[in-house]
Amino acid sequence: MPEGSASLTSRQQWQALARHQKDLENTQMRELFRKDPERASRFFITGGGLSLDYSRNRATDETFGKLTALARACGVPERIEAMFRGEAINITEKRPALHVALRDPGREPVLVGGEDITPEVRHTLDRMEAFVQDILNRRRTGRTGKVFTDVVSIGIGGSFLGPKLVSEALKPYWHEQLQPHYVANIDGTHIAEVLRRVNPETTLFLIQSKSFGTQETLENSKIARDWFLDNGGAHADIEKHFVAVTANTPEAISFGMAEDNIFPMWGWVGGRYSLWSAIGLPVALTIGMANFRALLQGAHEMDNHFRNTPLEQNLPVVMAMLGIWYSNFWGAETHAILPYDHYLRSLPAHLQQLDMESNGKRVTQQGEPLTYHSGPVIWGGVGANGQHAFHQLLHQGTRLIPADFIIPLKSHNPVASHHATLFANCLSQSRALMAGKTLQEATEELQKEGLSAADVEFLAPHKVIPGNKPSNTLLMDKATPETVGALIALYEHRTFVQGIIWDVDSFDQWGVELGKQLGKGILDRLTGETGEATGASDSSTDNLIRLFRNQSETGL
Ligand SMILES: O=P(O)(O)OC[C@H]1O[C@](O)(CO)[C@@H](O)[C@@H]1O
Repeated sequence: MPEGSASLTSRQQWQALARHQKDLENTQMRELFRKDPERASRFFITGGGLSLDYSRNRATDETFGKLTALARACGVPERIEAMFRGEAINITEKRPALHVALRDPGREPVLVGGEDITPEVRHTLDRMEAFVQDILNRRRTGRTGKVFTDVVSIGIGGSFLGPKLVSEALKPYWHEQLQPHYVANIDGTHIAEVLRRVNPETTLFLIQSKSFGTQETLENSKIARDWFLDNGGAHADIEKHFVAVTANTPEAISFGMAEDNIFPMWGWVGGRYSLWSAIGLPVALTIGMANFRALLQGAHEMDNHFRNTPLEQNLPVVMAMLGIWYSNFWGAETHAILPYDHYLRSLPAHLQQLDMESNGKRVTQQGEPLTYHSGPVIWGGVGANGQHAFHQLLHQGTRLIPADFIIPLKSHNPVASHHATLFANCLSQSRALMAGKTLQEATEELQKEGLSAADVEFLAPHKVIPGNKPSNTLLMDKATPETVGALIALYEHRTFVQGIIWDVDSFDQWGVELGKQLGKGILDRLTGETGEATGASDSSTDNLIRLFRNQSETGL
């Protein structure tokens, strides 16, 4: 690690945790369970309609005492308050991060630059409601008077992942009328495939971009507009079929959007936290505004839990501090998100952006290089599919990978005994990760199968599963608008708390800018007259540009 500020690692609470880790190094979780029959009920908390079993962790009461002591020393309670009060916690961009205000139905003013933002939040929700009702009640139709059947949302990153996750997660609540589609990538296949499936007379396009300057979104929006015009639409009809959500109204207007068709976004909402704003419009259109408001309410319940619950019983704080424990004291480099619910299959992708864009940072808030690791690699996939793909590495690989299992108690689709089987799979995985299989158990198992002594001796080590692998189990009654809202808010706050501990700005993302800057110059070289470099380059880039330019000759 680079040299730099050592303030976090020199804290006595940090050093106490480092010593404590040494004490626990040889402790097996299955021993902790054996010695303490109450362990599961003691390490079980609820909040915002979710329950967390965190008993399967390399942790004792002492560990949690030490982790919360570190959280207090790092000012977690004060920073939580600062966020809710609207202080400029996004220090490099000098602005607040007020996604929590978007889902607060209360009347308490929240000031940004001396102005109360809550009336505009409410007004925007009311505008969304009127718009959604006009579409769903067929008062607003396409250019030929036909009812809208499809909504195509064009956006990327936070203007894509959250809405896509939620509309998939809440499929049982879909209004029959509208089919949602999402286009994000600048890969032409993405938009071509979607346009092939929809009818220009009955398709509504939502251009979703906080900045209205994102290349992928603008280029895809132009393709959609041209397709609309090439398929019978006139310029005057654009306002019937195109709506934008942006914080950059002038750019949206110069793109050709009617001002009435622009829903606002605000600088004080980060892209990856924007699902709760009008960026959630494709969700509201798909599930109806009442369900969208229920989603906000669920998130708000989690906000209340986060703000008002002591750190020891606080779901986001407990999960965040366990993440710190494994990343910084046990050397874990990744964290797996394992939803056991087909409807939540896009959760890992959304949490990847949320967490990795927020906490993938290398300097403290004051710009000092970190002397410890910040955000881990977030990855995952839906269970039980992952069991037949990557779980092998979780069980017997050489790396430590903490995992979150997420499962509803009830299914929307109680097909035969599928849900019990799915639940059994989920529990068997977390139990196997924790308990593992000893050499003695493996040996006895093989002996019972009647293998020769030589075969038993050879095979037994391959069948040993070390266990002691940590996991959390997050439960909800059912994936409803409320519980899905709470679940996403939980992870937002988990990310925030970890950023506080690491002393990074979790609300900026300067790292993604360099690629965008370089992309422009490279595009000019790929498509321009000569392909020659006008600025700094390297032989690999030059060579690959040459191959692209000569593609027809090389046949590549
Ligand atoms: O909504 P916009 O401004 O188009 O940005 C899309 C995404 O691009 C990013 O800025 C990263 O490039 C994300 O933070 C954001 O969610």
